[in-house]
Amino acid sequence: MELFELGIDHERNLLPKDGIVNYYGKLLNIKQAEYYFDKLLKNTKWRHDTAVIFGKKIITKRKVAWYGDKPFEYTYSKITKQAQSWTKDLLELKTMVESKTGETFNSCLLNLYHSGSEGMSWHSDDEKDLQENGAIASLSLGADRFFVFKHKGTKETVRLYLTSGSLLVMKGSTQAHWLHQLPVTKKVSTPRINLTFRTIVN
Ligand SMILES: O=C(O)CCC(=O)C(=O)O
Ligand SMILES: [Fe+2]
Repeated sequence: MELFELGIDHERNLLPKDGIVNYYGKLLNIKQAEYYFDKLLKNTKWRHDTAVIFGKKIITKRKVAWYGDKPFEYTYSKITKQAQSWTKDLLELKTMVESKTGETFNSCLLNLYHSGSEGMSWHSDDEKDLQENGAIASLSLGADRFFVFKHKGTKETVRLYLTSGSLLVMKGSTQAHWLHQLPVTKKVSTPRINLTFRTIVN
């Protein structure tokens, strides 16, 4: 564990109200994070993400992949995707995330941001296929990036810095009351992979 990680209290709620966000700091050390980053970059079936916005189908620069216990169908941004079965690397990471958080997950969405010019705009992970108020665990690998929450009512924001190997958990009523985004930035030119472990209920 690195010195600056010693002060991290993963039981502290980073949101002032209406949800729970816990930051665990580094789940993986730098060597492990590099190892899994390289393996996932190479071995994942990456596809450009598609979304329907104002009735138009758009293709994002960001790439995604979807894995799970079963070939779950999962709909978000009005497009239905089918989960692929777990790889050895993903199962190892899932086990580490589960034992750290005490939660269980049956699926994982992976996002690949090739550089800081790619991000994800304001949204909540509140699709009907997801367990309501279920925990979502977010593991980051590669470039360090800011991550921001915005309250749907008051518009107050909470900004975090997600470093390589770090683990963040969103739970309780977070998705009902808060949006989140990964802002684009000119300061980052290297890639980042994010894994969000989730529970699908169909
Ligand atoms: O890349 C991230 O840190 C967040 C990704 C995200 O919010 C999502 O996949 O729903
Ligand atoms: Fe999200």
